[in-house]
Amino acid sequence: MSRKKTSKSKAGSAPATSALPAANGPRPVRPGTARPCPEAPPNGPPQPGWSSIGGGGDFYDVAFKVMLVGDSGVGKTCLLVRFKDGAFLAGTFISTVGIDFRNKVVDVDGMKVKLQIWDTAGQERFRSVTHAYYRDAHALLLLYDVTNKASFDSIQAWLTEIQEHAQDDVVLMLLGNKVDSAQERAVKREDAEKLAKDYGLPFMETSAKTGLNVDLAFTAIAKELKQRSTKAPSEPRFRLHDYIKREGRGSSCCRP
Ligand SMILES: Nc1nc2c(ncn2[C@@H]2O[C@H](COP(=O)(O)OP(=O)(O)OP(=O)(O)O)[C@@H](O)[C@H]2O)c(=O)[nH]1
Ligand SMILES: [Mg+2]
Repeated sequence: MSRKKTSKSKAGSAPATSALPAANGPRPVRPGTARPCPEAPPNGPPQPGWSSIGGGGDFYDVAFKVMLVGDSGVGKTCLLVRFKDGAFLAGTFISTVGIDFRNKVVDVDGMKVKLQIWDTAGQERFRSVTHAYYRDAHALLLLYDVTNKASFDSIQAWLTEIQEHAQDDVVLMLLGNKVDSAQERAVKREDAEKLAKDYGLPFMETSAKTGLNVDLAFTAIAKELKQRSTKAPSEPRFRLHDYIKREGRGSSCCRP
């Protein structure tokens, strides 16, 4: 397989032809046919003025687009910074404006998988901007904040939005972030497990502050996408739910 070099340019999204089923009921994560990103993702119109912090010069075999979504303040940017740089952005909360991305290449069973991770703004006023970016996403990490009940209550609305705007074979994972703040917990893990089970979503609790399950979430996504794209018959089928259940710390996942 040829090796490609990561692009430093910022990209937008291309319209896709399919969307998730319109049904509002439980939606299983379907085994599908994820398509790797082309060398230069065919993203839509560039957004002048928005900072791009993507980049990296690592070689890769296959690339995928991953999006972080969820209410403002749940920790999407912090989760990405934790995964990319191993650091935590403590202190003043600076809400993301528009959309931005970072690249990270992870090794999955000897294959270099580039994740182009798009960090969306959770604020309602940017929703129309971020909608367009769903369409060529291969995976979505849907976050809520375990210390903020409202952010959990929004999950149903986010799922509806995903059904409307994302591809029907998108890989979806539910993450309850800020699990380090045990004293302030407002969402029981069991409630999130039930929601995840109802929708057939893999689920974990994470902490961008401590790093709990952060690498695991992205690695699991990379493994799932790589498996879908290569479909090597000799390889045992990768099972996302089983993987995070086995590897997760203080976490669980749910099957329908
Ligand atoms: N205790 C704790 N605080 C966190 C964690 N993740 C994020 N935070 C804090 O939560 C606040 C919001 O984090 P962001 O990552 O900026 O939130 P966001 O989801 O990107 O918000 P928008 O950009 O507005 O959509 C910041 O003050 C972070 O320091 C975590 O895992 N634990
Ligand atoms: Mg942000």
